[in-house]
Amino acid sequence: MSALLEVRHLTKKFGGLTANRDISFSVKEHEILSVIGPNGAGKSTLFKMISSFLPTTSGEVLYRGERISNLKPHIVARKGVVRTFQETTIFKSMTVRESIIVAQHLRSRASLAGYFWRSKTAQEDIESFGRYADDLLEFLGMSALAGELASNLPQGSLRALGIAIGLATDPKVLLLDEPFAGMNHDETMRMVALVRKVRDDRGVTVLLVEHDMAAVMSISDRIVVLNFGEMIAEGTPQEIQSDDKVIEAYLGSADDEIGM
Ligand SMILES: Nc1ncnc2c1ncn2[C@@H]1O[C@H](COP(=O)(O)OP(=O)(O)OP(=O)(O)O)[C@@H](O)[C@H]1O
Repeated sequence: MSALLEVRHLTKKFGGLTANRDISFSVKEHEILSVIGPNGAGKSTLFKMISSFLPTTSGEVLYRGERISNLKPHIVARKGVVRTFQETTIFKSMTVRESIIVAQHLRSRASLAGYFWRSKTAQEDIESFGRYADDLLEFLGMSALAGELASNLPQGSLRALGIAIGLATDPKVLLLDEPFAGMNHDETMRMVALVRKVRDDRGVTVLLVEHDMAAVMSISDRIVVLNFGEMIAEGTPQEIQSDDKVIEAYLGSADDEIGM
């Protein structure tokens, strides 16, 4: 597997605070890589820099060898690197199907005026967006929810809709920010299976930030560990679970194991 995404010497400073210091790692195509670390370790900041929602202080992110850091987020998304939406940003007054159609505007070929005057290109776009939404819902096992208002969805389905919206633009890399947060065991296991399916069947490379250690250990090919803004370890779940520096970062002592 070749490197699809490369994080090179990324540093982010907020005034006097260094949220990320000299972080470097690469993500291989079709890999599921998790970024973990205690609260405030710098995980979200790193994700925001990778998806270009935050400018870097120094360092760079390469996607297929091309620099994507400090571009506009929608340009990065168009290239294929997409961060999923949090539930709070989903339009609750839309149905599940409508939400996925609207999210596809990034792929639109028609101008706004074209939509207004219902140009041929706009009409073709609208039809193909509908077909794509239906295919995606079937793939995710959510067809029965297509006409449901997002506001009526239970937590697990709402989270799945967030992933569907992320997939609406057919990304090559999906960044998931705490996909299992607030879920019970069964919901987490369903979401783990869904994320695996997205990787296995659609070939999407997945990066995720997560606190749920059991889920992280079961889903990840590799794990990157941050602590106080620095990268302290990188390896397979087995390697990370027995890494003294990681155990110490989580528990303040190398005598215990990561809570699982
Ligand atoms: N916009 C900002 N301005 C100033 N400081 C910030 C900003 N965003 C994050 N920080 C600080 O940077 C550090 C890293 O924060 P970040 O949210 O990246 O950590 P995290 O590992 O994602 O934490 P958590 O697991 O609690 O979500 C924290 O000290 C945080 O207070």
